[in-house]
Amino acid sequence: MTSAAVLTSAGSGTRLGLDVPKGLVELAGETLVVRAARGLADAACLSSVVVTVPAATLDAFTAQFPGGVVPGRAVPVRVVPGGTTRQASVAAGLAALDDDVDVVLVHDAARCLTPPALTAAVEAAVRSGRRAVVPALPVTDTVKHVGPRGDQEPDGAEPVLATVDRGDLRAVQTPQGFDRALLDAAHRAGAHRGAAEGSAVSDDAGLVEALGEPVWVVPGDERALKITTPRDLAVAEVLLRERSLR
Ligand SMILES: Nc1ccn([C@@H]2O[C@H](COP(=O)(O)OP(=O)(O)OP(=O)(O)O)[C@@H](O)[C@H]2O)c(=O)n1
Ligand SMILES: C[C@](O)(CO)[C@H](O)COP(=O)(O)O
Repeated sequence: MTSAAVLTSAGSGTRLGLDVPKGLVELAGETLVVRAARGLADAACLSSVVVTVPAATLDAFTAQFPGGVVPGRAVPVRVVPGGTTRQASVAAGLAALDDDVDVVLVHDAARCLTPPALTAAVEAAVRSGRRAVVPALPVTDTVKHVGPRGDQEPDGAEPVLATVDRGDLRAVQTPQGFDRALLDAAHRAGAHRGAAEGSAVSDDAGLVEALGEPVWVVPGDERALKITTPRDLAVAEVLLRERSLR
């Protein structure tokens, strides 16, 4: 049995605001999707990677992986069309995994600077018997629960309902690791939610939680940031420069 990854890259990158899907955006001369796939390969625990991409740009993404492998690495890559939500894209990726895969890591191409050691730690935690594992960081801001914005508030202000105890909060990253049978069951049970953004889960662990199965948090890493906005891309460039100076 082996471990494999589903690398989600089927989003459009609307908030990044460029004229190509986010996975094809370059960071220091290399696309986010290739950087993310190489990071997974360098964890040295994965036998293959399934990349989910926008159907309209299947060829452009496939061309990122000449010979059907992660560039410079021997890890095989399969590029498949994703869905209209991240949840649906992951489901499409799971359907394309080889039969001998028993541990799955689900990763965002948008988190392309994730250190290989984090991927290896998540995979090892699943192999050690924890069937659903997410990396996460403590929340550092004070967090407020707000009520509905009153139409009568001309400045759009929202009323505060409560201050949440941040000591119990974690900001969750990827890769998230799962026993494959559990993740398949969770996606089957939650499939009806995946068609629309309003009902879809924002991470795979959410589907496992909905089954009532335990999910475990392990320490995340600041370098696993999600590139969402132009500012995030600029931060990623700084992180890369820092890395090359070391
Ligand atoms: N239908 C979708 C939507 C998102 N994703 C992937 O899920 C990850 C997290 O999504 P996000 O960062 O929000 O990316 P986008 O959906 O591309 O961003 P935006 O909402 O700004 O369009 C990304 O790697 C993205 O490609 C996906 O595979 N399929
Ligand atoms: C899966 C994820 O990266 C964990 O933080 C996140 O939930 C993805 O959310 P998005 O709204 O699709 O960016």
